[in-house]
Amino acid sequence: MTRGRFITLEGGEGVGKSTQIRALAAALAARDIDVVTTREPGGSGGAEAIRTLLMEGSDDRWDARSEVLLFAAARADHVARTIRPALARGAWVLCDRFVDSSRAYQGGGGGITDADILTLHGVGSEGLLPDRTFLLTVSPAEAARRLAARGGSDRMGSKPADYQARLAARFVEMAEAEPERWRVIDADAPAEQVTAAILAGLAEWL
Ligand SMILES: Nc1ncnc2c1ncn2[C@@H]1O[C@H](COP(=O)(O)OP(=O)(O)OP(=O)(O)O)[C@@H](O)[C@H]1O
Ligand SMILES: Cc1cn([C@H]2C[C@H](O)[C@@H](COP(=O)(O)O)O2)c(=O)[nH]c1=O
Repeated sequence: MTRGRFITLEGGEGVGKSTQIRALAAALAARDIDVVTTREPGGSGGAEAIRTLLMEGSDDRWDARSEVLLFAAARADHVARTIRPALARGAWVLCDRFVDSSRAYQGGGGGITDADILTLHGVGSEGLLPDRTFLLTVSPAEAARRLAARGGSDRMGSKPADYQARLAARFVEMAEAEPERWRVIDADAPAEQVTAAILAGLAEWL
């Protein structure tokens, strides 16, 4: 069976994931590749409805256990209705965040174990993992500048500084633990350079 490629972009808030997904989609489409762009939480009807529950309200609206279940439920719908059908027809799926965000935020930040998050992912999404994951990193000063430019943080971005520090560290740990899948990209660079670095990380399939 033909199967496309499943590519995810990860990192903290405002590091440039959406900007890069748009640029990558254009670069791949120019190579006549069938591209689907999507995001989490969201990317399907049910998952977008859950996104509203997750993104609105105060930072303590949900405790870590309720939150990780909502993210897993949204992901299950997204995988079943958007991602798997696209991969099955041979499309490349570019996804802004995936299960690694749960591992970093609800795991590193919220204290849910990695084993529990991966068990939920097994039940909800049959353990689907990306073929390649790019971790976009920016310096704290540049992150603050970009967040200010776009008008501030969402509910998750309003979590305390120690939560943010733990989730950032977890992203780096995951990238180091699985170097075949992950590529770490210096996203402080101008957007065009970041796009070129990501495309270089896909060169084996282009
Ligand atoms: N390489 C770059 N250099 C300078 N500014 C950038 C760069 N990439 C993105 N930006 C700007 O930074 C801001 C955040 O970018 P973007 O929305 O792509 O980030 P994001 O990672 O998708 O954010 P979030 O996940 O929190 O929604 C935007 O104003 C965007 O124009
Ligand atoms: C998938 C996923 C996301 N989050 C958090 C990370 C961000 O703060 C928001 C999503 O906002 P974005 O602007 O669309 O990137 O949700 C999370 O905590 N856990 C997850 O699994």
